[in-house]
Amino acid sequence: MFHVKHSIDYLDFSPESVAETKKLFKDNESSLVEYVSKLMWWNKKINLVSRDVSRETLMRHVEHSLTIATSELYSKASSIVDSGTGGGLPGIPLAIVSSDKEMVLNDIVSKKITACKHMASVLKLKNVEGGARSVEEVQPNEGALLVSKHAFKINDLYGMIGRLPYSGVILLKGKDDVRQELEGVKGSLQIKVFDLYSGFEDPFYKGKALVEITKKK
Ligand SMILES: C[S@@+](CC[C@H](N)C(=O)[O-])C[C@H]1O[C@@H](n2cnc3c(N)ncnc32)[C@H](O)[C@@H]1O
Repeated sequence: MFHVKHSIDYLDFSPESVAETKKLFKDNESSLVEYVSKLMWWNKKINLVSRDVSRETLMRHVEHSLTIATSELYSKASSIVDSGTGGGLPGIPLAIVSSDKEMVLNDIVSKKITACKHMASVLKLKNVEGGARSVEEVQPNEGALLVSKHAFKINDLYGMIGRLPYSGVILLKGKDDVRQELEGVKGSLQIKVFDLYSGFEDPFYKGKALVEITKKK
């Protein structure tokens, strides 16, 4: 049963946010391309993204990751935790475009964090830390923002982080999954679901959403 105590708004991802995402991508293109090269290198050794993924598709994943940087919740936070980061998505692209923010990359699989730390060091990113543990064991700074791409269902995630002092959560996930995933979530959440396809009008974004979650005051 969906708890009526949550509020959920479905919104378009605005043309301004699309333009901002594309500008961030363009302004940082050489570092982002270098990241993708390193990710492809590591992916031959350990499974970080699907086996035969092309460079072009990975660049789309990078652009997708950067949509988070247009959010007001993101701009207000100085410390970001990317949990379930895998090969560093969205955390490494975000660290590249936001050198003023501390980025903590977290994954339960330690070899993925080893790869992420190596990529961050080759890219000379001074704002990246990595921790191999489950999301509920991460100790965030007060007011940190948790971000994640295709790693958790909302109810599973809130079961693990509900008591931790995050200012909010931004998830990249399927637009149609949100309502069902609120089942069993304790407390009252305020949720905004931004339809990325409405903004980009590109088949890559079909069904994909940026989901902003905060606790109701
Ligand atoms: C589908 S992958 C997504 C990886 C990356 N975010 C991306 O978009 O390419 C999900 C990741 O979540 C990690 N994961 C699963 N459960 C976790 C947990 N409890 N805490 C931290 N990471 C977890 C997995 O090891 C995996 O790397």
